[in-house]
Amino acid sequence: MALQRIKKAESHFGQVVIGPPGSGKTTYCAKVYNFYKDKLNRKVEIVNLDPANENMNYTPKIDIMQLVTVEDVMKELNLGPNGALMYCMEYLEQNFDWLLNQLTKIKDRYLIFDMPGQVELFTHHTSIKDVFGRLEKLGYHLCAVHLVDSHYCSDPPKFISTLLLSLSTMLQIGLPHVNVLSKADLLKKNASKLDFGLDFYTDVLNLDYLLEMLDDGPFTKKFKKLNGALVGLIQDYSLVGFVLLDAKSDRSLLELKSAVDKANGYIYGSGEERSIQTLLSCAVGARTESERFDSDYM
Ligand SMILES: Nc1nc2c(ncn2[C@@H]2O[C@H](COP(=O)(O)OP(=O)(O)OP(=O)(O)O)[C@@H](O)[C@H]2O)c(=O)[nH]1
Repeated sequence: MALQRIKKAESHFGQVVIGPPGSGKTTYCAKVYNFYKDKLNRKVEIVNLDPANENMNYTPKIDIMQLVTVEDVMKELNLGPNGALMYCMEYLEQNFDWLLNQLTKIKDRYLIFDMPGQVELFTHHTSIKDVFGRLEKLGYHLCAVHLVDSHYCSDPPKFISTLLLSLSTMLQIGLPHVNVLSKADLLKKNASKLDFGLDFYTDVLNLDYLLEMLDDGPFTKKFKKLNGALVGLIQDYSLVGFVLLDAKSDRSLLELKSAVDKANGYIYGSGEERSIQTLLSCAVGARTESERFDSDYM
C-alpha cells in the first residue's frame, strides 16, 4: 500500500539557545553539536547570532559576525556595549534576507542557534522575536532552549527572579520553550545546602514555601504584598518548569534532547516530508534515538 504523506515542503528543525550572560550557552552549543553528530548521527549545524561571541569553541556554519559586530558598531556609532548589541539585532532584523539566504544554502540539517546573553533582547525588545517569527512562517520548527544558572536556586529571591525572567521570556519570544537549569553538576554537589529537594526547583512546586522565606527575609519582608503578587502571577500562569543540564554528561544532554524534540516536533518526523509511518512509529514506541544511544553507549 502506498504511504500516505503529509507534505511539509521546506521543513527545518532546530533550537534557539538563549539565556543570561555566563549561563552556559556557548558551552552547551558546542557539546550538543558534537553529541548529536557523533552519538546520534544527526546532521547538524551551528548558527552564531551573537555579534560579540569571541570564544566560540565550535565552527559555525553561519556567523552574524560576517554581517555586523558589536565592536564595529561601538566604534562607528560611538555606542556602549548594550546599545551596540541592540543595534546589531535591529540590523539583523532589517537584513533578514541575508540570514535567509545563508540558511537556504544549508540543506537537510538540524540547526542550533547560539544567541547573545542580554536578557532585554528576549523580555522586551522585538527584533529577535520578529526574526524567529518570520522563520517559523517559512517552515522552520524551532524551540527556545532557555538556560539559567542553577546557582540561583540557592537563594529564594534569586529563584523568584529566575522564574519571572523565564516566564516573561516565554511570553515574549512565543516559540515552543524548554527552560533549563544549567551547571546541574554544581547544584547536585551542593544539594545539601538547598532549602528544598531538587524536584521543588525543577517542577516549581508549591511556591508558598518560598513566599514564607521571602516574608521572613531581612531585606524582602517589607515587600510582603509585592512578593505575594509576584509569586501569585507565576502560579497563575503555571507555565514554568525546568530540565536540569550538566553539559559534561551525555545522559543529561540526552534527557534535554528528548524535551526539545517534543517541543519543536522533531520526534514526529524530520526532513522535508513527514510520513504517516513515522507518526505511527512514535505512537507505538518504535526504537528511538535515545534507545539506540542506550544500547550503543550505556
Ligand atoms: N560546572 C559547569 N560549568 C559549566 C557548565 N556549562 C558551562 N559552564 C561554565 O560556565 C562558564 C560560562 O559558560 P559559557 O558557555 O561561556 O556561557 P555563555 O552563556 O555562552 O556566556 P556569554 O557568551 O557571556 O553569554 C564557562 O566557564 C563554562 O565552562 C556545566 O554544565 N557545568
